[in-house]
Amino acid sequence: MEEALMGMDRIEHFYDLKSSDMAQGLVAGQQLGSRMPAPDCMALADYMYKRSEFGRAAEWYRLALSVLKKPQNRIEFQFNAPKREELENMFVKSRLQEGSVDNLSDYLKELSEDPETSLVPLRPRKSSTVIEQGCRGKFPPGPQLVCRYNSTSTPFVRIAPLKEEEISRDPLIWLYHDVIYDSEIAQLTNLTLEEMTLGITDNYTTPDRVSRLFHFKVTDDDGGKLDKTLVNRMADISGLDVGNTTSLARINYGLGGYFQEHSDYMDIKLHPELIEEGDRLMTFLFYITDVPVGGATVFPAAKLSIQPKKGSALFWYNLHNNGDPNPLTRHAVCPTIVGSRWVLVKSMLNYEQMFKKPCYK
Ligand SMILES: O=C(O)CCC(=O)C(=O)O
Ligand SMILES: [Fe+2]
Repeated sequence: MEEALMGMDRIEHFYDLKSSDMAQGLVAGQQLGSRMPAPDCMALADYMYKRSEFGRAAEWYRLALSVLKKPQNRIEFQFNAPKREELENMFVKSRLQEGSVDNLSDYLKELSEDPETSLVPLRPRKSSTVIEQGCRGKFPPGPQLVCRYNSTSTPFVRIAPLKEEEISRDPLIWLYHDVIYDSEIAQLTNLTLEEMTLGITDNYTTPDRVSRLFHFKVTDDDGGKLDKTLVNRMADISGLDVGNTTSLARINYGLGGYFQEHSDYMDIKLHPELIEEGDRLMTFLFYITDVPVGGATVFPAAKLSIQPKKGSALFWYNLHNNGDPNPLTRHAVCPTIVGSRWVLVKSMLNYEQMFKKPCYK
């Protein structure tokens, strides 16, 4: 429950959704089939109140009230229904936490106003981050690069040309379409939660509490036969030595699951232990599910946003030709709104490529 609330909270905040739209199932321009009943609105309001997000909590208490006034058609919601007075109290308490007792009558008036009209913020709102803008589809259109059939980069693509889409030239990023079969994907997604580990990367909620975002499983290349096939495919597509030093990760993002901004390189200057194998030169990311709403991979500094498409793969260079990290490759994953987002990720190390990509060409 806590995780679901965290996900919903993150979705509202990240995509700057109007709470009344969200309660009615209107998210990021798409009308979903479900609406939030009063107990869910209240649970979200309580969650926000506990996190001292009083303005947003007040919106949700008022929404819970308005939903409560509508005829309830599901019997369990009638039993679970929050008390009207409790919601009114919590609304006023939330407003008072940010406002002043002198304005109490105004807050009481707000209580009976239409919840579609947003409340007047009593504290200045934080401006949005570049990642949030990217997730909201606000990046300007990218450069007009080329799409082509690549039949020259490796012997493999001579018989199976790649549908290659150039995404960016700095950093170097390509998107390959239809490079993993549905039959392979069907075998891959059958992992259970018990087999996976919780991804812990984020301290978005409170500085001292680390929140959970996604589940992942890491396999060595000698893992499943299929894993090996896919790793070989990465080699065939990239022409590089995919090697077996780095692992292949399968990652699942559920409701609101996201990955904060990070780089895949570690920076050899800060990690001298990388001196033998080198830093992570490239990253290969297979999208193995469609994500109907949300879940883009964004590169905030390069102002790029890529929507997952089942069967496609994103491939980029994390390092410059001289081996220095390219900070433009820092990236993040937007919260998933609808669907279960699955990807396969593997990085390749720099010095493993010495015969494939000599002299940093
Ligand atoms: O899921 C994605 O789009 C990217 C995952 C990622 O950045 C990583 O695993 O390092
Ligand atoms: Fe990454």
